Amino acid sequence: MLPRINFTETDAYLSLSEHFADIAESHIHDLFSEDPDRFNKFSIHFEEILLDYSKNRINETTRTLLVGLANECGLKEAITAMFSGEKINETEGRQVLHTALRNQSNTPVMVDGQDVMPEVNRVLAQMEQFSNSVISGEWKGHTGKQITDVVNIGIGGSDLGPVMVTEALKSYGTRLKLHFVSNVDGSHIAETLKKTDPETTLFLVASKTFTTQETMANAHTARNWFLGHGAGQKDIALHFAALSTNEKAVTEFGIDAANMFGFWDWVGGRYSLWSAIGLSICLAIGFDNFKALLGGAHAADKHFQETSFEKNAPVILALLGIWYNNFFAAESHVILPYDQYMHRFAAYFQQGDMESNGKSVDRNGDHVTYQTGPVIWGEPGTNGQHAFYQLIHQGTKLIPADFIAPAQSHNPIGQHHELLMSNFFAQAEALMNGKTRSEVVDELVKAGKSAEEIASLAPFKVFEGNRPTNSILVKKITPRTLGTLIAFYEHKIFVQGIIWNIFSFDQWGVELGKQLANKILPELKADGPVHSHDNSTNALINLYKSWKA
Ligand SMILES: O=P(O)(O)OC[C@H]1O[C@H](O)[C@H](O)[C@@H](O)[C@@H]1O
Repeated sequence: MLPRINFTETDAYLSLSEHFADIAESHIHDLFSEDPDRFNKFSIHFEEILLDYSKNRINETTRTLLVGLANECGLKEAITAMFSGEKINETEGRQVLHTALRNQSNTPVMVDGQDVMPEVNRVLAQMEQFSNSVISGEWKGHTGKQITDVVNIGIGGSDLGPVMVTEALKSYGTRLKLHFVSNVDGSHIAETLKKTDPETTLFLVASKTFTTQETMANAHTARNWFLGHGAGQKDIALHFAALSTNEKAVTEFGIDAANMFGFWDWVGGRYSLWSAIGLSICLAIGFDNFKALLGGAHAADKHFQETSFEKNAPVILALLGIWYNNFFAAESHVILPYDQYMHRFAAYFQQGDMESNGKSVDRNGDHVTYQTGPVIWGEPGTNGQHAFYQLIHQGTKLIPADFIAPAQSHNPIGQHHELLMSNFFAQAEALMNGKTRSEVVDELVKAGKSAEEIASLAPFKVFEGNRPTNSILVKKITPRTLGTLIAFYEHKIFVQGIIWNIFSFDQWGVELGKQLANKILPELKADGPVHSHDNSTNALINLYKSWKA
């Protein structure tokens, strides 16, 4: 059982509250002037990844106190509990073992007295064999042609991870063209089917439960489309595979159990890209690259388990997040990859982080008296710069930011990468230093402005700075470095959940909307107006009914 500690009642929290008053007054650029060794003290090198967290509103005391907080909240024990297969997802009575899926050391991982590694390895071998045969063209469609297109049908954790990874690693692509259909909006599948040929398309129905409304609707539409284009029932076996924990529902749908890639209820949906849900990744980049992705994540797991908290990248990322969320009252956290291929990275962690830590009841079942998970958002640089950076630089909200960039581009064309990287370095520097009034005045004088113009313009051109950032510099985005990065962020979420005393691995909050949608669906189909809801909902439904085609 995980500890039940209200972190706001710990000694460390009290000390941090006192310490906060000092730090709140200091400016990051002064902290640099005071300490020439600041970068070394506040950065972590891990393989080909550097986490520079020196541009934060912290000093050594802050870090010591934050680490003390983690210790008082039982983080060490909680990490052991997760990796050793305790049922830390208590509200669902499940273990949390996505780390076993990438456990390349192959040490036994016990679930209810049984080592799960042989099963994990069996499914991996099945994925390897299948993806190799589809990629090589040995696997043929029902008319004897090679598969050219793969459509992954899934949503949430059965979509976001595969989309993010296949995009991030596009330059490792095999000959197969990947498509992802998630939205129940018929436009999503309709537009995808327009681009594919039923003779050469493979559908992966990706759903842990195999009951998710959106996925089942899209899977049925795909099957009808396939059968409606000259294929017979028996051909389904060559064009449909299922990635799921629910064998019964898979076979009822008509997919042969031989084409089912299984996983287990100790894999949370938003942590499932490492499981059979990653089959689309294997097809997109080849099994060896998928394995390298797992290897990178496994290396991060070992780092997380074995490194002291001061030097532990995910722990530090988590503690900084707590510092801003619970002391500086920051409401959001922005993730800014300076890598076009990583354009879905922030979207992926919107689910990863917000579905995990968007909770307001603690592990005792009591309402929390403090803030939990922040709003996660972000877009790739430099696009974000021309959209929302204004608010980060000069708005009233404190928005801690993670800047992520590769030193080597997969497309070293002209000076593009240097242009990109100059922005990456400049933004974090500008957010920290800002621009003082006297610097602004100097600039305006040089530009030949009159004293009057200077007085009226200067206030708008001042940047307070002191905006905290982490810079994550990666040598190159490879399957291994990406695997490590993802696992770092996963463990960050875990650490924060432990300190906030919440359950990070359930998601009851997504249920209510689903329940109500199921109640409303028959009302939309029935004749006549509805009266069963509030005024607003009745009026909306009735107008919809009068307008619908
Ligand atoms: O994989 P599935 O069972 O279809 O679930 C897909 C998604 O469904 C819900 O939205 C859950 O909140 C998500 O965590 C999950 O990833």
